[in-house]
Amino acid sequence: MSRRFDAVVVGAGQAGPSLAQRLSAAGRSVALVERKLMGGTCVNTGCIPTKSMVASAYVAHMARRSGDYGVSTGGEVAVDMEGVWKRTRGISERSRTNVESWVAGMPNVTLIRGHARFESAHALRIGDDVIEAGQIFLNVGARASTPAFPGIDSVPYLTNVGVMDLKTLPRHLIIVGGSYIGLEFGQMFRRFGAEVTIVERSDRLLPREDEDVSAAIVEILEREGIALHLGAECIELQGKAGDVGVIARCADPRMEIRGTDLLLAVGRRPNTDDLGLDKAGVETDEHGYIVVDDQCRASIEGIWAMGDCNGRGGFTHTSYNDYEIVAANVLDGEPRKIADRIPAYALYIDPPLGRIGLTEHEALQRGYDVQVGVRPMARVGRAIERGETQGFMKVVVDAQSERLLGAAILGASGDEAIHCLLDVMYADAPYRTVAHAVHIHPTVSELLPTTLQDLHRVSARAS
Ligand SMILES: Cc1cc2nc3c(=O)[nH]c(=O)nc-3n(C[C@H](O)[C@H](O)[C@H](O)COP(=O)(O)OP(=O)(O)OC[C@H]3O[C@@H](n4cnc5c(N)ncnc54)[C@H](O)[C@@H]3O)c2cc1C
Ligand SMILES: NC(=O)c1ccc[n+]([C@@H]2O[C@H](COP(=O)([O-])OP(=O)(O)OC[C@H]3O[C@@H](n4cnc5c(N)ncnc54)[C@H](O)[C@@H]3O)[C@@H](O)[C@H]2O)c1
Repeated sequence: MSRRFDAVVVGAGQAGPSLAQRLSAAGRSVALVERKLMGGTCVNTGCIPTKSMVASAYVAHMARRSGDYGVSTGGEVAVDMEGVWKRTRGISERSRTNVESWVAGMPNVTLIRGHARFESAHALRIGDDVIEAGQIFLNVGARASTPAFPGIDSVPYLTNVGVMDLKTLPRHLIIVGGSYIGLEFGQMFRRFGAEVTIVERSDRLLPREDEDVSAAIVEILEREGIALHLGAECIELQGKAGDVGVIARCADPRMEIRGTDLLLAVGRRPNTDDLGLDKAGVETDEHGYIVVDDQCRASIEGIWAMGDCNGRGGFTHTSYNDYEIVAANVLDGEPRKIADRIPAYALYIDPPLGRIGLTEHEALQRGYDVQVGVRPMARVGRAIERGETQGFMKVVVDAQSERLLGAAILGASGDEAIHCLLDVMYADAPYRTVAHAVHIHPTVSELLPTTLQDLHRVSARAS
């Protein structure tokens, strides 16, 4: 039997439910289709549970450092992994329940549980049901990529989903991939008490960041006893449960690491291979991302793609912003677009890395007349008082337009402090607006004006 709606939203991640609400408030009948957990990745297996685990790891770390602050915890610090798991699941489940009751309360919205697949450009099948609509909004997200490493079929491994379900501590966790997921889980499991080895293909961690940022992160992680193996190409997996091996055959010298557990953190792939996109004629790129224009419209009239599945973001805030862009265009006649978004993200190791705009390297490559200001966190009063002086802040300015091009704050509260620079970029104001601002003492942000008052020119050769 076929049912007709004004609009169908596939996926209840970061964009879908908000869009369903806006469409419903505009009086449209909406079907929201979700095959698994309401709230999608961020709520269930992404940001919310990882940042909850990061919080537990931080407490363990600070408890071990308590003596530095003149505080005694009266003995050895022990981490109860089941306790960590319970706290994390509780936070994540409350968040999911909130999404569920929010959606249940939306007038004109029918929640359909199941996997949606296109039958044609305006019809989707969910089990025995077919639903049709003139407007279809895809918010299907992505999942961990598991490349065809030799041995992958016989060696047990974890992805972001399984690793956050562990209720006992791995003795030695090997992580393949030294980017967001690898580094966040790597540091947290080290702080929980596991031996941790990170194996990364590139010759440095976070290869998209400036070299000074990568180098400072290496220092932070190695200081905590995390083993790093970079330049690890041609990965092969060996072993069985409790005894796993990762071999990098083309590395020089050849690497072989043995551990008890294995986490693959080598990127994500969009959930577009099982959507029947060919039946709708929707174009995807070579990685499976749905090709969209600057307003999230797919190649077929009446179909939009938002969030991780369109390859234009990869973060919770970019998925939510895609929803805002679509709602503005479809419902408000406001031509908002992805190109107006300034790249911004944080890496939640401790201390965190807050990042906006261009790196120094990117700015030079694009031919800007680049000025840079750098200040080590060891010269930031608030960081000294907190006893958290690792890292640095760095601003990148265009000397000609006097606009901020980007910034990195690797240091205490870097994920928060970066926003005073981000908002100046959105305001398109000269960097001197911040350089002359009076910030509150004692804060990490207080040193941003000082850093902007001490710029020096850099050339491509020096980068
Ligand atoms: C470990 C980890 C940590 C992260 N930490 C952060 C962070 O700190 N900050 C940050 O900004 N981002 C973080 N991210 C990324 C962030 O989680 C994602 O970018 C975000 O959740 C993507 O949201 P989305 O709306 O695009 O898709 P999702 O949230 O993945 O939602 C897609 C939904 O669609 C459903 N679905 C898929 N196919 C179908 C179908 N055919 N039929 C019906 N339903 C379907 C899925 O079940 C899912 O519920 C993290 C990711 C991971 C894995
Ligand atoms: N704090 C955050 O905002 C946050 C946290 C976690 C995840 N995320 C999102 O999830 C996405 C996925 O994260 P991720 O860390 O899995 O992926 P990623 O794409 O950011 O990085 C993958 C890493 O694995 C390495 N790699 C790839 N293939 C390899 C191979 N064959 N052998 C060895 N190393 C290899 C890459 O060089 C890279 O460093 C991120 O891009 C981001 O969008 C965000």
